[in-house]
Amino acid sequence: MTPRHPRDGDPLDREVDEALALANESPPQGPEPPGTEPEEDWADAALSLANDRPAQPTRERSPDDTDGVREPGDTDGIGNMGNMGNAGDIGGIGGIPDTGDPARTDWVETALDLAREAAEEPAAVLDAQGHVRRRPEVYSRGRSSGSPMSEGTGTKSTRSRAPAHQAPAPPPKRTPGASTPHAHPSMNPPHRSPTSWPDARAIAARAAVKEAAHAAPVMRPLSEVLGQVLAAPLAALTDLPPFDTSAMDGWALSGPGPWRLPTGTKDQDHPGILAGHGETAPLPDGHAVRIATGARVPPGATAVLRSEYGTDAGDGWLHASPAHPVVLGQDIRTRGQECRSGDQLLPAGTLVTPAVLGLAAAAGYDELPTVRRPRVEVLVLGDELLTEGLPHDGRIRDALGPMVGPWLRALGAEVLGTRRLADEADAVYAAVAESSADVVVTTGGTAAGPVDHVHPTLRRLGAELLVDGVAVRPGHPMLLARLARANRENPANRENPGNPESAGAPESAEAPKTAETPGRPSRPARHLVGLPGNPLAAVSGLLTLAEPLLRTLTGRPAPDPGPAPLAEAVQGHPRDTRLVPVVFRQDAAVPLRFNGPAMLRGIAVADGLAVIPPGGARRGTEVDVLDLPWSASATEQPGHADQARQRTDRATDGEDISPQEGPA
Ligand SMILES: Nc1nc2c(c(=O)[nH]1)N[C@H]1C(S)=C(S)[C@@H](COP(=O)(O)OP(=O)(O)OC[C@H]3O[C@@H](n4cnc5c(N)ncnc54)[C@H](O)[C@@H]3O)O[C@H]1N2
Ligand code: MOO
Repeated sequence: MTPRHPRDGDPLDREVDEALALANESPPQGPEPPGTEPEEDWADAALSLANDRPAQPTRERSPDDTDGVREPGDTDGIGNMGNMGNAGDIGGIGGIPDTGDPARTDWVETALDLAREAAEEPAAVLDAQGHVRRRPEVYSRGRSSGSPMSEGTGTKSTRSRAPAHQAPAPPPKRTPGASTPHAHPSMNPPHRSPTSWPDARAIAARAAVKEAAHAAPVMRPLSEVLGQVLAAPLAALTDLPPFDTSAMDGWALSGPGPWRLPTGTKDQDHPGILAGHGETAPLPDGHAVRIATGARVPPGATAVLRSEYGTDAGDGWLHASPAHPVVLGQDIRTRGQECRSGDQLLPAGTLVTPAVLGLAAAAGYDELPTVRRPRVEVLVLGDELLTEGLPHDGRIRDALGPMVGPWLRALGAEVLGTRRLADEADAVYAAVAESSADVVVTTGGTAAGPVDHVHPTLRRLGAELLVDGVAVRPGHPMLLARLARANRENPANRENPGNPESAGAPESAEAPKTAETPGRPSRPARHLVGLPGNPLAAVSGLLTLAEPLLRTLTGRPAPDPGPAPLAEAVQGHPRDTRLVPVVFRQDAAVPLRFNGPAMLRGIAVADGLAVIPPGGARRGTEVDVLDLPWSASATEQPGHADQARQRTDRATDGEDISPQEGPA
């Protein structure tokens, strides 16, 4: 559903995005298109444009290179691109050789896109530190000599390179909503000014505080509460151990030795006291009796002698080995050593791990009070999506349907289901309006394209947009909205009559409103998280908005991302935070290369997402690394990266996890 209409975003954003994508995406696989150079050159050329540094051409181009095939270096091609504003159509015009390789075409398009933007607008450049500089001169549409990606000879025909000493220009002022008007009547209004990434997370964490407070705890059997959160402190229902027990197989002793063994039976035939039996007869002073680990120690016993430290000579007497003199109380676990009945073992808010289940059982629990899991419904938007088989006819596999539900479950949600919806306004509207979920998570359709129905739906529902775009890459169109809970009985909750977009809405669709009725107790709201369609952008939305929102609703403690030094420099966005998949190696975070917005290859092997501040981060800079919900550290409290590092060292040995490439 990416718009096929003139771009309306900030040109600086577009150029920087593309440059970053190029810097980090993999070289495309597949056959070389005719007349092209090795793929590194394409990236280099495009990056040169973005960074305003000369590319390293791999072959000389003569000024009269008129082979008619537009190549990434052909500036004349740029002049022939037809509708320069129509980025969506660019791949289909201008004589790009059809290689049959979509990846390759992408690269061509992107490089040309950069060149086109440079030609059209006062573009920005990144300096070596990743800071933005306004480029004083830009590509012309005219033909240049030499490698068009390099500094050529023409005055206006080549990109001039900003001198290294040039002071960075102040970032361009952004007026909310002041971008170029949309050319297509069906397109959505532009995003308001994006929320900063830290603010977006804070807003998401606070958004459902009231709903969380309203949710009553649920008692559930131990077998059903793994991964949930304790709604109340766990107090011991018993002493632990509940009675004095033997810590070893051996003999229970009373007083100093030697000790008389039970008479009438040979000691080796005497089973002694076994675990799982009630109280036994008192042990008189100077006597010993065989005892098993975990068995209840008889009254009067003063120590336990391990079987390997004592000798039964067969004469009815037990002797301790001289090397192991008996100490009072040895190898007896006394009652209440671990806790007394009523002691608080764990606070409310503890994540129920397997170990917590074990402790709760030991402490006498059959069921636990847990925070009610928020019910989440996933709505996957996009007519282009296939649920099986290989991509064909411009359609691609739905990567988010299989991913988002399990991801949300790992964050503690109860996922009611994942529905795939057609790109139809009414279908999206009805699905959101009628959902009984506490949180609706949509994928795709967040942008301003003609079939991007999330914003219009929210307007029809009178939703309150808490976050409408975040200054983060990838994922900037993500959003968070508050919706009133669907109330079929209340006609006042019908669609907003003043909203022209409500016209034509299905009669049956209830339209909850967020406005609270005076004098009535407010009902808990629902929330909608709109994840962008690009798969890594959706992951960014999961970690930026869904995780904090669900953390509040599930009562989980805030994760402690903790810093890790970057193994390599990472290029930054000039204004926005970047989230970059990383693996831990030798305690450092190694950025992964496949981190483009449409790529999952990096995140699939990642230990976490490094938070790269605007402007980028040098090698060795300590950056926060967000845990993934299934990482070992994420299930511990407070979670942290040490385990993840160790786990990754094991898990990635021998695997091809290419570190990020490209300039930083
Ligand atoms: N004019 C502008 N266009 C776009 C902007 C912008 O700022 N101005 N931002 C771009 C960015 S960044 C993103 S991210 C996307 C977000 O768009 P949507 O949320 O509306 O997502 P779609 O257009 O539906 O899809 C985008 C992309 O992702 C693919 N996709 C969608 N769903 C899935 C899925 N379930 N599995 C796999 N792939 C999916 C879809 O085919 C598109 O390729 O908007 C940009 N446009
Ligand atoms: O840059 Mo978009 O937000 O692909 O992710």
